[in-house]
This record gives sequence, C-alpha cells and structure tokens, in this order.
Amino acid sequence: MSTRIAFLKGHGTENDFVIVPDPENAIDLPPAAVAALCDRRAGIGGDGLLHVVRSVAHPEAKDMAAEAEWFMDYRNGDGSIAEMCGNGVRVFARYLQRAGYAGEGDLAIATRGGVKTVHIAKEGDITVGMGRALLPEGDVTVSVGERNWPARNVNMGNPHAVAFVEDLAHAGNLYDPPPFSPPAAYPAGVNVEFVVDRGPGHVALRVHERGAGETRSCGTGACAVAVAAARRDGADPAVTGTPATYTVDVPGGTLVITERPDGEIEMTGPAVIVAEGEIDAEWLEASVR
Ligand SMILES: N[C@@H](CCC[C@H](N)C(=O)O)C(=O)O
Repeated sequence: MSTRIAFLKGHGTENDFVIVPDPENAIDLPPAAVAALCDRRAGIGGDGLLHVVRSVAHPEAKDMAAEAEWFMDYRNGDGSIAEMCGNGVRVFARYLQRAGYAGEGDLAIATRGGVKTVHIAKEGDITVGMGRALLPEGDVTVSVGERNWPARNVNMGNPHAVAFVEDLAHAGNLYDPPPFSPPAAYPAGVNVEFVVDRGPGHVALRVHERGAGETRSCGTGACAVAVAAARRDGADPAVTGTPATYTVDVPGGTLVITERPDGEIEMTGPAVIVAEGEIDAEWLEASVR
C-alpha cells in the first residue's frame, strides 16, 4: 500500500495554491515534484505551492524561528523558488487557523522576504503587513508586439516591473514573459504588471507571474502597483505625510493596499481553503524520475 501525503487547496483572489503541511520538513519537494503537483491536468493544479514548515526545521528559516514559528517555503508552479507571495501568505495563515495552529489576532510568519505579520480575523478578509517597497533606479521598457511602455522597478521582496497602459487587452497573451529591455535588467526574472486606471485611488491589473505565467492575481504585484501609482499620482506618503490607499482590481477579485508615511504597506484580501485530500506518494516519486 502506498504512503499518502496530506494536501489542501486554497486561493486568494483566485491566485491558487497547493498547500503541503510538513511541520518537521520531512517531505522531499524537488522542483519536479512541485511542478507535477501544480500541473493543472496531470496534478492537483496551482499557480504555486505553500510548503508549511516550522521555522526551526528549515535551514532557510532557522534564524527567524525566535520571531516566527512557521515558515512559508513558497514555490512557483514551475518549481522555482520565490522570495515572497502576498496572496500565498494570507492563504498560509488561513491554513494555520483552520489546522488549530493559530488563533485570531496577529501572527508572525517567516518568508524568504523576511518576517511578515498577518492579522487573522474569525472570518472574512486577512490583512498582512508586507513591509516596505524598494524602488531600484533604472529605466526599463516592456514590450508586447509593436507596443512599448516604460516600466517602474518595484521590489516587494520579489521583483516587479509595473507598466501603465491604456487598455489591459494590449498586454496580449501573458502566458510567456513579456520581453523587456535592457535584457539584463532582471537576471533572476521578473513579475510584470500591466495597469489601467479605474478612478481616483482605483486601478486594475493583469499580471505575468515569474514561474507561473498569467495568473488571476498577484499580491506582491498589487502592492508594487499601488506604490507605482502613488508615486505617479504625487501621493507618496513619505512626502505628503498621509497614507495612500489604492483599490486594486485583479482578474480574480479585489485587494486593498495602504502605504503609510513610514513606508510600511498593508494589504487586505480574501484567503479561502477549498479542499483537502491526500497525494499518492508513489505517484509523486514517479513524477520526479
Ligand atoms: N502570487 C504571488 C507572487 C508569487 C511569486 C512570484 N511569482 C515570483 O516569482 O516572484 C503573490 O501573490 O505575491
């Protein structure tokens, strides 16, 4: 009889994840296994995978264990590693709540992008402190077909290029990464957001996620977009002394982002667990051979 590995499936604004609880870090998840689990036809399907591990049991998180009991070992759907996932960290918190590992209130979660604090309510949306954005200098141009746009570099722990466009349809097919120049701008790849205005403090985006293709939402991307929009709109909170709040519509829902005068960014949005089940360990082993 084959061994079975527990999993759950969840999403935040339809950015969907396979969740693998593994407190003691005992499950081997090489990139091929992650890609097999995230495959939408031959696997469970997901934009990414949330490996739920106690910080003390993971070499990349041991140093954060005093601050945060749990480490979000986040993987993109193609098996690559990413520093941070804004929708994922809310879904991660929802899983911990459901499993009885966390109650209502504030909870610190370790990520490769540092420790994030999540506020868990009994039900409804979850708010996460996303930290500060970095705005690396450098001109970047993003292209789709004959169209080119200047893009703003925003780093939310992971890299983003934000381009304001007239029509989201101009972004075309975002399955493959849109070309950018200079080609060496993002040696480790980049997430690209295309943005239109919907009204004051209200924008909408489509996104190409590094390691996943076009997704229905990206939390770090929505934060990057809110920061780029605030700078464009002359609403930089560090300058005005007033928090800037943007409602960001994504194909899978809506996120609300606030940047405070001290630079700290908060994101609020849904986090839903939709199913739980068991992975056949023999199938998983065979998928990496
Ligand atoms: N969906 C995420 C971002 C996941 C990581 C990203 N694809 C990367 O490679 O940086 C989010 O909600 O932030």
